[in-house]
Amino acid sequence: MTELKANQITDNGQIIKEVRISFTGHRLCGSGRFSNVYNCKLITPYQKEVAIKNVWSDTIQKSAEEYVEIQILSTLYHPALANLLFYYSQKVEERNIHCLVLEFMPQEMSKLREKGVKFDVLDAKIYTFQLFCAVAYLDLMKIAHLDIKPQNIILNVELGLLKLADFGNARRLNTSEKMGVSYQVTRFYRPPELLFGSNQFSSAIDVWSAGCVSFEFFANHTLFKGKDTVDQMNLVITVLGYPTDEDVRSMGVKRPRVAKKVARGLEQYTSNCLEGVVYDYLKSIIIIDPKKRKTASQILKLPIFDVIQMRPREIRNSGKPIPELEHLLKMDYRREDSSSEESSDK
Ligand SMILES: Nc1ncnc2c1ncn2[C@@H]1O[C@H](COP(=O)(O)OP(=O)(O)OP(=O)(O)O)[C@@H](O)[C@H]1O
Repeated sequence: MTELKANQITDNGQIIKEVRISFTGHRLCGSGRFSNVYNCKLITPYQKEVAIKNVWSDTIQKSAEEYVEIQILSTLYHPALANLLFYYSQKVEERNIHCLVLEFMPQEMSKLREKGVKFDVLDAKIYTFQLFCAVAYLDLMKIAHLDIKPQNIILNVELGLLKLADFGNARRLNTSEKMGVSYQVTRFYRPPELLFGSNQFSSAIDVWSAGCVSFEFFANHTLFKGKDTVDQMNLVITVLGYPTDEDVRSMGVKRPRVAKKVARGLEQYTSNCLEGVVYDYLKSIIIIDPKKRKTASQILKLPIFDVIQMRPREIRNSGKPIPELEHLLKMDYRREDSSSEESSDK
């Protein structure tokens, strides 16, 4: 059992108080370029299965409080996010590391896809709904995630629940910072405005990425699998056509230097493999002009998600009804709202 002092985030980040925490287990469940993530069992101050993410990039120069991922996560709380519960810093082998105690989910979308797991349409709809609840909440909080991709989508397949993880690239939208945004967002999920060189952040970036991720839930393959940036641009143009003058102005970019093509359209490009209602949904997202893309809260009202409200609730492949998800539309969750969940975990 490990025991130490940590900072607990309460009252939606308004109050950070020092507490003693203890946990057992240390199973590596994921890793990134500058992080290892462990699955542990929190014992005190309450019992809960957690993920502890140890990060070591920038940690010498920046205290935990100056670390952007901790700063941003401290201000957020929503059931469709891997919420930050506590954080602390440690010295390990001469390295200063920051440790984020996060809500845990047992599966990761990309690993399931690698194993050949196929999602059925009902599950694709319920996971997509939760992903867009997360994006709508971030939009409201003026935060852009900027790295929505299957590696950052964690799931509890048994319960049909999804959380968005990894706020390591997230940015506040109301800052004037502009630099280096073009190479944000992993290539397959990078929207046209970034591919064509825009340096502006907007919530529409996350909407595009979440749309591409959701396509993988529905079709079980990647929508735009470009070999490099130019190939990625070409794939987008194959489907949507060469950007119009209005698109170029709206994106704030120069005319892209790629071959002009006539749009094939999403249905033809994807061999008409999806239901009409899914194409209607995708076509409100897969749009070159970021200002014409629907916002996440508009997307949540589309007919594709009628199934979430339907009673009796539809039965998933597991034989259980789909989970109660309407409460995720509530956008003013408080950390205190989770106290019943914490006690039920005991
Ligand atoms: N809360 C969590 N619950 C379960 N698994 C998690 C959780 N957070 C992260 N993971 C797992 O750990 C992996 C790495 O975590 P994360 O993406 O946050 O690290 P990172 O260093 O920011 O990664 P990258 O270098 O790819 O940006 C994830 O892909 C996921 O598999």
